[in-house]
Amino acid sequence: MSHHIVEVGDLHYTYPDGHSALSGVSFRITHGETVAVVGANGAGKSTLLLHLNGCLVPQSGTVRIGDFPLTRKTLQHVRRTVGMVFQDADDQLFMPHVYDDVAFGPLNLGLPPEEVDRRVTNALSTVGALHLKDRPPYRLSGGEKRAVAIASVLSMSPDILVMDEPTSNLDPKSRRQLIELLRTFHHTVIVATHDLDMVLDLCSRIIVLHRGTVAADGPAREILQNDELLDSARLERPLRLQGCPVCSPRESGPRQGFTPDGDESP
Ligand SMILES: Nc1ncnc2c1ncn2[C@@H]1O[C@H](COP(=O)(O)OP(=O)(O)OP(=O)(O)O)[C@@H](O)[C@H]1O
Repeated sequence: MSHHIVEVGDLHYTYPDGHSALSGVSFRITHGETVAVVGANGAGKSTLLLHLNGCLVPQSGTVRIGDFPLTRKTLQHVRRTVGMVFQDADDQLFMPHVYDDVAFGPLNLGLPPEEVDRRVTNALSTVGALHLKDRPPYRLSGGEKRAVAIASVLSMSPDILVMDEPTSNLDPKSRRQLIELLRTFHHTVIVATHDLDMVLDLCSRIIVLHRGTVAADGPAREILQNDELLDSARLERPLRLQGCPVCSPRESGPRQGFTPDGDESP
């Protein structure tokens, strides 16, 4: 499944005002991995994620999505492969009604109306937001907007799901539902987050960004117990690894999904 590989090589990015946000980031994510990108505020997580679906194009270095290097020419293909949930749901929702926002992508793919309707209904049901379908997105609460933004990506059936702070603004039940949903997604998932308890639940691997560089890249459990590393990246152990007597017994562990090929994911 090389077409689901995400490969970033020596990626640099400097914003137009001269601020350097990424200074030589490299990693390779294979099909079916669930990877967290963590780091302090301003570490470069969003800037990195914006490169993964071509919202930003490399100034220096490479981004490869499956068989294609990301260039202006391959943008359309990359955006069809990578579904991106933005940090701010308002960046994603622009239609007069929720239904139209979730239908927008499938309609653009040229799918027949019945298939579009099926996808919209499925995606909204999956995030528990079907009851919002006739509401204007700008009148929704922050959590409702986020659920709809996620549905608008799921309706495209992406092979690679990239999410920037997916649990922010979600109430505990919606957060739990999202984690359960992501555990059943059998392709590649990349999440940038400060929610390290979610990481512990969901991700087998963590990439730690620090001031635009990769400070660590390895198994989630190892990284989440490395206090020195966490401290240097301004992070803290998730509550469940702090010896919390209330939450420790509920510990479950990262997603153990199966790829469509039947291989167990790492
Ligand atoms: N449009 C911009 N113009 C100039 N600098 C920017 C811009 N967007 C981000 N930056 C800077 O780039 C750096 C990386 O920002 P980025 O948003 O990628 O960090 P982050 O890790 O996602 O942070 P957070 O956890 O706060 O969301 C920061 O120092 C930020 O100030």
